[in-house]
Amino acid sequence: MEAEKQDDWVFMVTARAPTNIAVIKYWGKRDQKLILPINSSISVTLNPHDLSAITTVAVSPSFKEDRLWLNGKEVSLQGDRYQNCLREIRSRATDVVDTKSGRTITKEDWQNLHVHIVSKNNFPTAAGLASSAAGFACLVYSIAQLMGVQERYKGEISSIARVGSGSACRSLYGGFVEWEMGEDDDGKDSVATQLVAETHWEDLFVIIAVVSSCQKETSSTSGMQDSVHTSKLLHYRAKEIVPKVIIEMRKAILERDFATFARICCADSNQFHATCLDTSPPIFI
Ligand SMILES: Nc1ncnc2c1ncn2[C@@H]1O[C@H](COP(=O)(O)OP(=O)(O)OP(=O)(O)O)[C@@H](O)[C@H]1O
Ligand SMILES: C[C@@](O)(CCOP(=O)(O)OP(=O)(O)O)CC(=O)O
Repeated sequence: MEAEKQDDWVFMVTARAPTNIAVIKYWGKRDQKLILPINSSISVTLNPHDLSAITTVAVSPSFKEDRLWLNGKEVSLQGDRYQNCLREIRSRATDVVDTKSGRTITKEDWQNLHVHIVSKNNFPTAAGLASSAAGFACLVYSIAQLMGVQERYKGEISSIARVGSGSACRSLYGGFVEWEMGEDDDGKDSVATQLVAETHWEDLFVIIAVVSSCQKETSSTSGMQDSVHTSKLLHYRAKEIVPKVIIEMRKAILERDFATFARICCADSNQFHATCLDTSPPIFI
């Protein structure tokens, strides 16, 4: 009985993370396991009150395994992406004091405790609206908060979200965000940084028209790898075009130059669609 009582506690954290829309697109990986891209990208983070994921993560000695419920249904956490995120966060856990109960959960305790994660998206999942970006950013952020993870270098938590889904690293910050592709093999320098805060361009509004909430035929993950293997245009874009337009886009954002911003954004989106058509077999998005 006494042992049962000692196990009878739960400690939890809730977080909300918005989705983001790329204005210079990420498409293609140079390392699939670490999710390292072939080009840098820039996105705008939406207002968390519009399109977002809300995640509650709880820990208790009575939990026998890590579990996830997504939009009311239990889903497997066994996939590499979830396992890689959990492992990276656990390895950075620190001593945490639950201020309500005064209980300390030590760095060592976290290695044996299990989490239950409940998440809900307030917009269609896996339908092309970057649910994986909001979902993994939220999951990583909330577990990192729970386990008292402190960044040892700027963007470290974004690099953990990145191993869940590339675009998720950009959802850790508001405003305009750049995901630098980086050069290191271990991905340490492939992190997101905020270019400007959400207050920088307050009269810029994003209108999202949901034309279909059905699950997509081609996932971004498999589609972009097909492009890497078959589209020469994609490699030309990544090497020759993106490095230049990233500089122009940063400037347009800093100067709130809407005409230039819109021109580059539309051209990049069209070019992304062109690489999809240049893929074999072609991807129709
Ligand atoms: N709130 C969430 N919590 C945890 N995982 C999530 C969450 N939302 C989505 N996911 C994961 O992301 C997957 C969907 O990612 P996918 O890339 O297929 O679609 P998308 O991100 O909505 O679309 P796109 O990448 O084209 O914008 C889900 O199957 C699930 O594994
Ligand atoms: C077209 C995109 O939205 C593709 C996003 O792809 P994901 O980030 O969903 O892919 P994975 O890293 O394999 O999870 C462009 C972008 O957001 O930059």
